Parts: sequence; C-alpha cells; structure tokens
Amino acid sequence: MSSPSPSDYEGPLFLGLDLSTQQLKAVLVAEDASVVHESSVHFDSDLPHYGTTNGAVRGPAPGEVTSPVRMWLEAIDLVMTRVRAAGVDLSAIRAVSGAGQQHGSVYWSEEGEGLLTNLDPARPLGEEGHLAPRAFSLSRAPIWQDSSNTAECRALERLAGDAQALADQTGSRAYERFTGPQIMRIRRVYADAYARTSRISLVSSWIASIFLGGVAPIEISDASGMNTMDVLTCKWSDALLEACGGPELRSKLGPEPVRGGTNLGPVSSWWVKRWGFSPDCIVAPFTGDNPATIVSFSQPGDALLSLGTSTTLLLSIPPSSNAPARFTNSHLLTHPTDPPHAFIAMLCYKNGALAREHVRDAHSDRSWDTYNTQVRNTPPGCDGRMGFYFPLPEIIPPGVQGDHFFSYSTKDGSASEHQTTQLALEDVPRDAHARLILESQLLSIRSRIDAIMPAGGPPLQRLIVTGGASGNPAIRQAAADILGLRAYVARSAQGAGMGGALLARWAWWRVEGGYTGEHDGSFEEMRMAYAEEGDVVEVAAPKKDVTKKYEALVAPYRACEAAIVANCAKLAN
Ligand SMILES: Nc1ncnc2c1ncn2[C@@H]1O[C@H](COP(=O)(O)OP(=O)(O)O)[C@@H](O)[C@H]1O
Ligand SMILES: O=C(CO)[C@@H](O)[C@H](O)COP(=O)(O)O
Repeated sequence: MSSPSPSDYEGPLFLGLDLSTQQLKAVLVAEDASVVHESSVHFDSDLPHYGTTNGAVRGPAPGEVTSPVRMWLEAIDLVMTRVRAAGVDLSAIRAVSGAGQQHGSVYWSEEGEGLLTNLDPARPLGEEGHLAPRAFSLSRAPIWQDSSNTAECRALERLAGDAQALADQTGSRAYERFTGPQIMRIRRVYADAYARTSRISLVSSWIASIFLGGVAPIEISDASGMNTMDVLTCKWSDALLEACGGPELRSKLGPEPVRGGTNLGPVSSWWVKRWGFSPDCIVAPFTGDNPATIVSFSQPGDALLSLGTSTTLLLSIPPSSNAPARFTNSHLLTHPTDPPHAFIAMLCYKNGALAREHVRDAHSDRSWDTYNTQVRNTPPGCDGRMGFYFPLPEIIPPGVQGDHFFSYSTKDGSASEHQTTQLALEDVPRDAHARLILESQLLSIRSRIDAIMPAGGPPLQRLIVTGGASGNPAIRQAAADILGLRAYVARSAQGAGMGGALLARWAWWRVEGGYTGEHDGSFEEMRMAYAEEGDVVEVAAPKKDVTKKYEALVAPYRACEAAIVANCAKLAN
C-alpha cells in the first residue's frame, strides 16, 4: 500500500524547521504527531552560488567560520516551494516552531526590523535588496564551528572568577563557539558593524523572527549555549552581558529568554499573502537543534546520540531538588520543555561527520559501502591500534588537531596495565581507519558518560541514534557495542525538525486549551492528552563480549588522548 499523499491529510498541521549546519529541513506533522511530509534544502548542492563547503565559509581570519545569512533566506524560500509542490495545504498549518544549529549569531542592522515588518509579498525573502544586505550589519553569521576567539574565552572566565565559576553560573565554561564570547570578538574586531547592530538573534530566534515579522525573543534552552544566562534562574547575567558586549548588549539581545510553548503571535502578513498561511497560524519560540532532538524522543533512561555534522551525546536530567553538577568539559543546558528544574547534559564534538568523511575519502574509496565493509572486516580493538582524526580544532579535548595513531597493549585485558606507543600513518593498514575513527569517537563518549549521569537518576537503558549518520548500520552497531546499550532510531531521522513540529503543536494545544500561566499545560500533559508513546525501533543490540573488550580499552584510550593533548600543546608553544 502506498503511503498517503500530503494533500490527503485533513485537519491541523504543525510545521517544524531545523536550520542546521548543512541543510534546512522542514517536517510537517498531523495532530497525532504522524509525519505528513519532510523536505530539505542542502546548502552546498542546492545553493552552490554561495560557495559554502559543508554549509560554511572558512576565514578570512584564522579560526573564523561563518554562513551567509542570505543563503539561509534563500533556503527558506526553496524549502517552502518544495513543501507546497509536495501538495501540503499550507493554510492548514496551525503553528510553526523549530530549531537552529546552536550558538550561531545574526546581527540585525538599524534598518533590519523595519524591513522585516514590511516584507513585500511579491518578492522572495532571499531576493537581493529585499532583506539582505541592508537588514544585517554582518552579511555572514559566525557559526558553532568558529574558534577565532580563544582570548575572549579566557577573559570571560577570568571575569567570572575561573572556568568552574562560569560553568557553575551558566552551565558551561567559556567555549569558543558560545555566543557571548563570539559577540565579544565581533565587538573588538568588527567594531563599526557592532555599533550599527540594533538586535542580535541566535540562529533559532532568527528563523522565528522571519515567521513573526519582528525580532523574536531568544528561547531559554538555546540561551544556555551563550555563556550569558544563569542556567538556574534562566535570566541574563548583567555582568556577563556587559563583559561580552558592553552596556548596550542587553538591549541588543532583547527581553529575558522565553519558555517554549509560548505563543509569540501570528505569522506575518507576508506568509499569509505569499504562501497562503492562515492569519491565525501562530509562531512558537524556536530552540537549539540539540534541545529540539531531546523534545522529539527522549525519556529518562535514554542516551541520545546525535550524528549530525557535530557528534553530540545528550542526557535528559529529570527535575530534582539538587541542581546537577556542572563540569568544565561538558555542558548543562536548561531543558526546553520542563524548565527551570530539568536539564540536559551534553557532550559535543566538532570532528563528527566531517572527520568520518575525511577518513572515508582518504581510505574507503569515497564510499560508505566500502567504509562499512572495512568496519565489519576489522576486529573490535583494531588489532591493538588506536586512531584519532581531528581535521578541525576539537572541542573535547580542547584545541587538539591532526591525525594521531598509537599501538596499545593491555595485560590480560586489564584496564590498569597498558602501554601505548605512537605510530606513523604507514604503520596502520588502510582498511583499519574506518573502524579506528568510530572507536576513538565513541570511546571518548564512553570514557566521559558516567561523569555526566544524573545522580540518583535511572540507569541508561536505551541509545537513541539520530542525524544523518544514524541510517548507517555499521555505525549503529559500533555505537551499541562501545556504549553497551541497545540502539534505536525514530520514525524520522530529522530529530530536531520533528522536535520543532512538536513544540509548534504544544504552543497551539496550550492556546486551544486556554492555558495562559507559565506552568499550565505542560508538554508532558499534552503528551498524555494524546496518549503518545515514543515511536522508536531497535536497530542494534550490543554483543556482550565485545562491550567487555571495549570497557578494557577506556584506560588505553585515555592514555592516548592525554599524549595527543600534550603533543598539541607542545606544538602550539
Ligand atoms: N550512509 C551514511 N553513513 C555515514 N554518514 C552519513 C551517511 N549519510 C549521511 N551521513 C552523514 O550525515 C551528515 C549530515 O548529517 P545531518 O544530520 O543532515 O547534518 P546537519 O543536521 O548538521 O546539517 C553528513 O555530513 C554525512 O557525513
Ligand atoms: O555546537 C553544537 C552544540 O553545542 C552543535 O551540535 C550545533 O548545534 C550544530 O549541530 P549539527 O548541525 O551538527 O546538528
């Protein structure tokens, strides 16, 4: 039986958008959360005239990584064209929400808000002169891969006391990609543009603004990726705002961060006139892509492994009377649907998909099929070798770069007695790299996961895998074996877009139900009202003996990682 066409659906629809690193994705769900349609726009291949590589532009300054704002505008035009061409009735959309890659920032010029309020229905968003370039004081938005501001990070930590004090207050020590230290550098390096900036949006609140026809407030969970919000009170810190952007930053960021599920107002008349949206369609706050992924399918006892451009490990921390510990190599984010008492613990790696592609292209004939065969034909543990691949400066451990190889031995499989020796590339068989990179990436998570587990919370039971690489069976099996958990995937690999659609439905459900108080009509109540259970299928089970073998590799892994950190530090000095 063929699946129904989107035009066959009757009843309310909810639109979730995910503006991530390499693509803009749209997910439409019906009231029962079934997926009606998915479309996407891939920046490099669909919009090649912007000259991006993997959605971004590197340089000109060392460490700078940006994306053209006009490319994102054109992507919105194109994704909507695709959604409509698929037969979706846009007038049936009752609410819009979504997600953006975290930390990236967009700088609105003084003219920007006026232009946004008066969009011309005869013109697409991305047309030259409609919004861009005049609406923006910087034509390219710094994104999460930018690492040009290490000096600013250290300065912010000094101001807070030290790295731990900043982590205690904001949930994270200062990271290059976090928006506060990014703004701090923009203010220093592009002082004129900063002075001409009237408002600053996160990628998430920027896309909400495009729907709203006015600059949207920043959502609290995404705000916890900025180093400027108190993660317990969910309020901006005046001292941190001032340190990052001077006394004017508070007004540039707008009001205090808002909670998800809030009705921000109807879509602007541009959406009604150009695309036939209902004038009653509401806009709800957009969040970060990782928090949105948590919204779409996490329950206590789940570890969520997002294999997008970045690799992120997410744990939902249920409300508890004690605030969870904050560490200086992981993040604590405010929970998008259950703040301020629930949280997300997160590990984030920059060298995720792009590093695996680097290995595939160098050693696997540029083919995922070859790569998967090599993974299957190489034994767990790679015959006593470890391989690390950091084409970009890494987040965990900070700043390491390049490819590094080691041999290791464990005495009787014991974790405490091991030896590691550095190897050259020539010492590593070509077919081993495909498994080597999976083992080092996943052992890094394995070696850190216990530290970020919530005290007294349920033990981990399931590994939910999402993002572009989650369809790869060899990667899913390696994740299940190394983390020792059964792996599951959801009905949509677009976890963040799906989470966005559910956030849209939540805001609409609250309006329909007459919930006006901040704490009335919770996300959980909505789920119960729809009698919904997470819809995931098991795709890999860990093999006990293999998991045991990997447990014994955590100690040699740590020794190799420490050697890389020391070598890279030596090279930097
Ligand atoms: N079959 C596959 N095996 C492994 N990785 C894959 C496969 N298909 C896609 N990917 C990876 O998925 C990545 C994109 O994931 P996606 O979640 O769409 O990224 P983002 O949300 O960051 O834009 C690509 O860079 C690619 O490496
Ligand atoms: O920086 C982070 C999280 O802190 C990244 O996870 C970005 O949010 C980008 O996400 P993807 O495009 O890889 O999904």
